[in-house]
Amino acid sequence: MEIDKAIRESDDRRLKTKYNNAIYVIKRALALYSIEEVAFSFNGGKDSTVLLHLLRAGYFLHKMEQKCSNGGLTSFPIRTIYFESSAAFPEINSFTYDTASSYGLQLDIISSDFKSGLEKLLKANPIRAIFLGVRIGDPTAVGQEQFSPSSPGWPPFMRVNPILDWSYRDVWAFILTCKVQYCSLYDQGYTSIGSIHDTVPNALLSISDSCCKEKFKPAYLLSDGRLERAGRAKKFSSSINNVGNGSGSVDSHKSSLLVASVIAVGEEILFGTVEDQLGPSLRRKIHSIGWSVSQTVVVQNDKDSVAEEVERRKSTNDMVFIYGGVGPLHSDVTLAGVAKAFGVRLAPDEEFEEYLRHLISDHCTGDQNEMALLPEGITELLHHEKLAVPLIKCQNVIIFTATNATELDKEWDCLIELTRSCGFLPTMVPYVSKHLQTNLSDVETAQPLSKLCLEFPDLNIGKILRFLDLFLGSFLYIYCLSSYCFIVQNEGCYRKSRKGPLIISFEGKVKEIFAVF
Ligand SMILES: Cc1cc2nc3c(=O)[nH]c(=O)nc-3n(C[C@H](O)[C@H](O)[C@H](O)COP(=O)(O)O)c2cc1C
Ligand SMILES: Nc1ncnc2c1ncn2[C@@H]1O[C@H](COP(=O)(O)OP(=O)(O)OP(=O)(O)O)[C@@H](O)[C@H]1O
Ligand SMILES: [Mg+2]
Repeated sequence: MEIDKAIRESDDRRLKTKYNNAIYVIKRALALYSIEEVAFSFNGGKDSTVLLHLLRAGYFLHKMEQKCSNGGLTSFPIRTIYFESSAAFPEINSFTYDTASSYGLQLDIISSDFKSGLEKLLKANPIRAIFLGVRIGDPTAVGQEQFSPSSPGWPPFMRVNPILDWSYRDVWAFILTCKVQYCSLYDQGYTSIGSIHDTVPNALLSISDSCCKEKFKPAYLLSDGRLERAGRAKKFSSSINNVGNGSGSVDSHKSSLLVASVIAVGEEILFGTVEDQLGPSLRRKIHSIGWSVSQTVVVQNDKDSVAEEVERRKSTNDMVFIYGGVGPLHSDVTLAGVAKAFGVRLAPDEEFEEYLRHLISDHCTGDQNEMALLPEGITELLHHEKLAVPLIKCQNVIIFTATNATELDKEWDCLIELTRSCGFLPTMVPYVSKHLQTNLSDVETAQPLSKLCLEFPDLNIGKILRFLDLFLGSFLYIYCLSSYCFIVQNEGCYRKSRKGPLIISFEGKVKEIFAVF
């Protein structure tokens, strides 16, 4: 069979591994289900085109193993279903029909939506498993395995995803190595194809030519496969601009307050055996861009502890910053904890692996593959030329890989620079502070301070957040709620010693309040 031969003759070891794994899944599925019980969901897209050829090869190899093949593949008896839509590109339709006739596919054309179409199909046929060209990174792949039962509310069948772990690059390596036909749209800059209403060529493949019509390079030249959906209109607002807890995006907060919390992972910090250099510096940095830090916690190197803390913080904060516990050691559980907090699994990220390969180079032991596992479907890599490894952002959680203050400075500066172009960490109105020094006692100070709050009728004392005995003395934060917008006033009083003067510091964002001092 020509596909099998092309792969065996290729010297692309990665492609061989991917191919062998996919063929293994197909053969197991064909051993589990009879040929009448399986179907192939084909739509002319690149992923389902790859799957078509894998299925033909897998079916042939399965037959060979059963010793009932005459040595060639004359027919392909797997029922093929195509959900046709009036919004499909004509090129997709014609490629689907032409391919079906070239390979003798029994094409069932379904005109209703996926769910009711499948309900009807399954009522009329004994289908128990459907092959799909879903890949990790597709929005619909989240939570799926190579064998995944259909979701609740859908008719019961097994979704079989033989190319789930294939990357964009793997798909094109297969198509080009095996020299199989693909839909012509992929030569016109389309990299992932939905409907005519939501798909345009990928701007990253644009060849600027001021005088003529815009031209595009072919899809296989897209260097960063993670951007394959850049030509697809987003159904949800971009996660890049969406920090926070679902209660609102940065935009809705812009005029008000953004709150972050900091999580440090590491027993050495928790037990005080190592001084935490990063925490105080990070909190100062967050504060310096006008954000408020609501909480800072230290957790042990334990996946569940990290997950619990991240889960709690991500829903009550606009952004969560986490550091420590990132690397190849058994105690490096931060990414696993973040994945668990979001209810997703860790999946290999080819691009991150590439960075690690450059970084580790000769010292490669295979561990870099473990390190390249990132939370599936929610991870964005934030690249900056000054960083050897990109920053990792999982929705509103940013993971720093820094191990000391200098590295953190660098990562932070890059993050702020990137923010200017992407806006995911907006710089807020900075805090303004005033300090008063008094020799009055605590008791004498308490009353005028309370009066001061009363004198501003539009301010309510929300809650006293913290009353801590720090090394400097007592520190009091008061959150005030204005009737117009939510502002923060940090009113701190501290002593350098029990005997010395009391320093009262007022901090906030509304300048008028400071006019009284
Ligand atoms: C054969 C087949 C089976 C599907 N099974 C499920 C399913 O079990 N659960 C589900 O939520 N969606 C299922 N879907 C829908 C897909 O997850 C997804 O919504 C669909 O491919 C549309 O993708 P798009 O929005 O990118 O066009 C299925 C689709 C097809 C074609
Ligand atoms: N209209 C459809 N009819 C039949 N199967 C479909 C349809 N839409 C999606 N599928 C199934 O879902 C899989 C994933 O769809 P997806 O759009 O991600 O991939 P693709 O269309 O093969 O490639 P591309 O990402 O380039 O569009 C397809 O490979 C196919 O198995
Ligand atoms: Mg598609």
